[in-house]
Amino acid sequence: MNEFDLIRRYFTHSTPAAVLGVGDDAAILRPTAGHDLHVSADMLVSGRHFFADVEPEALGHKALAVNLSDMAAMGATPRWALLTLALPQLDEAWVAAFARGFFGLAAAHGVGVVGGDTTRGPLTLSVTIMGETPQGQALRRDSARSGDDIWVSGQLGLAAAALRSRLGQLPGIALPADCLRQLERPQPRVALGQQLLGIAHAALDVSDGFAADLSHILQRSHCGAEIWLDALPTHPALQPLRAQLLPCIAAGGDDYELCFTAPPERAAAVLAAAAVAGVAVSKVGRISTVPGLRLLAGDGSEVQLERLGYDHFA
Ligand SMILES: Nc1ncnc2c1ncn2[C@@H]1O[C@H](COP(=O)(O)OP(=O)(O)O)[C@@H](O)[C@H]1O
Ligand SMILES: Cc1ncc(C[n+]2csc(CCOP(=O)(O)OP(=O)(O)O)c2C)c(N)n1
Ligand SMILES: [Mg+2]
Repeated sequence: MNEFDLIRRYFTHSTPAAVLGVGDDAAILRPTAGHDLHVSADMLVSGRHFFADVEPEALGHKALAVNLSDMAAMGATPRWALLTLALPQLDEAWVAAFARGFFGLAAAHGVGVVGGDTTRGPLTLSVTIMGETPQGQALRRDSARSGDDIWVSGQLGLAAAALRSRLGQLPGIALPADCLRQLERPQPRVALGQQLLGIAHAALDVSDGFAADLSHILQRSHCGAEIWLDALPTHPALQPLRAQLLPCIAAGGDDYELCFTAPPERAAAVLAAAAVAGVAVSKVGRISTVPGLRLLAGDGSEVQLERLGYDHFA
């Protein structure tokens, strides 16, 4: 099998939503009239974003999931993706499983894989994703307003706990299987993002860590926030370990949940949107005019974390 057999066999699927998909020098796409086009890229590097021995099907899922999560964060409907791969060797069983995970999730979200690139090299996966929102409707990072409630979807800290456990940093702690599942197969909150259009003021997805990512909203919206640490949602089985796992919950990363702000009078609309999307949401703090992020313990005292989130170069 050569490079082109590999592409034809595993990476060429029909793409009815594209004018022209895989097989030419470029794909041809026709965005929906009256919509804005969203484009985002995220890369996964072996040893940095995943362990080299991870199940290839899970890796295929995650490579697309983290990109779908960026579309979810904008409230966009994901439509097309490009898949760029560097593979150390041609291991057909590995590629077949990877493609199953990737294209399975793509099909579930109606995303057409319209192209990419394949080369030999250190195992690296890069996805470019494109999606749409009705013109001017997108959820951005720069639109939070003083007085907004701060919400987060799902549960935080599971993936970070699974990572630390795998690294031997949580001796004597048996984690629920949901933690490893969250690390390896995150579920992007695409439906929630779409439901929040017209309700949320600002949004982003939590990839580096809740505190670090919320700080991006604060910077771009020129405001501050207080967060009630006890309100940050996590897995029931991790509740007794909350104090020990606070760095995972508040700043761990790999959550791929949505953090968003909305005016208090839209709280019922937020809960209704979450119910339609089938995702739990928790109110965890408030946007204020006082600059900076204040993390508050149950007794109202301010907590300082050693790190707010993951940083590739820190
Ligand atoms: N090498 C790059 N060249 C141009 N823009 C980049 C590059 N790396 C990141 N960006 C941009 O910087 C912003 C922040 O990136 P990042 O923190 O990776 O966002 P996210 O967490 O949503 O993936 C995004 O708008 C992204 O497109
Ligand atoms: C083997 C391994 N080491 C470390 C991590 C933790 N980790 C790596 S990158 C990252 C943050 C998210 O990655 P990034 O490239 O910053 O994604 P983006 O914010 O651009 O979406 C985390 C928490 C991991 N998942 N796997
Ligand atoms: Mg990125």
